[in-house]
Amino acid sequence: MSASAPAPARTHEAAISARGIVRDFEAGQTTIRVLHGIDTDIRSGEMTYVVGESGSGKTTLISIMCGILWPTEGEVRVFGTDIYALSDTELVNFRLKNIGFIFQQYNLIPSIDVAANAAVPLIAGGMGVSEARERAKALLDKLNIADQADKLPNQLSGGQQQRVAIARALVHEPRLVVCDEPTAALDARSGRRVMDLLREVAVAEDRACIIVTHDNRIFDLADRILVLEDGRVIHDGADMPEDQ
Ligand SMILES: Nc1ncnc2c1ncn2[C@@H]1O[C@H](COP(=O)(O)OP(=O)(O)OP(=O)(O)O)[C@@H](O)[C@H]1O
Repeated sequence: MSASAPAPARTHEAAISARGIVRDFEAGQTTIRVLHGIDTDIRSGEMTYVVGESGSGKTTLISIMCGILWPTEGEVRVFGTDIYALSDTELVNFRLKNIGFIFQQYNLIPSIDVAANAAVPLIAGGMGVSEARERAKALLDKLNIADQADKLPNQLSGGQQQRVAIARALVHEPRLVVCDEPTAALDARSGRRVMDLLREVAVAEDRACIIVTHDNRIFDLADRILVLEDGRVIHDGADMPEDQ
């Protein structure tokens, strides 16, 4: 490229493109519509928060966006793949390879040690146990808990267990990381540390991170905030709206 050639434009590819997302749940004889035709893109290179009052549909929306809950209507493309057009097996494999999940409950396996817990996605993807453990330990080291690698989860503090859950979500280097209330159980300092780590590992030009949160201590760390109300997006911007 010559010195005068223009630099390539920095584009934010849509990590997730959601179109016309409707979700109904059956409740006895009636049907409740929880999402009312949501159209939104989640961009690569950004940390996107989904916020809103309890019951507004946040968990339902991110579950649909990451291939664990079928929409009643609509289409979801994750890095260009129409995920609900895949077969069940293809979708499981797509999730395993491309998506890491962090939930408020750490869901660690109590009977295996920390390194094995963090290595689960690699082993599930076919990697040999010893190589998977080594890779998991490298990430545990980055998270400052390598010295806990041989312990069982219940020998760790809540914040340490959370870091193991983060290691497990990131160990296979998924392009998309989806977190539901990742800091709710943590004190302010640990919560910000978790967010720093997520940004370091999960946000890059070809990666994206979505976080559902009520935690206003971390709102300033978002690149973009979607506010849901009664199953509709009522705000989409870099900051929280003034009235929230
Ligand atoms: N499996 C289900 N069956 C019936 N109704 C459901 C089901 N899952 C969710 N809902 C309803 O859908 C609505 C949205 O729920 P959702 O969990 O997505 O909200 P949320 O914004 O994540 O809430 P919170 O902040 O309390 O976690 C709620 O009214 C909830 O009761």
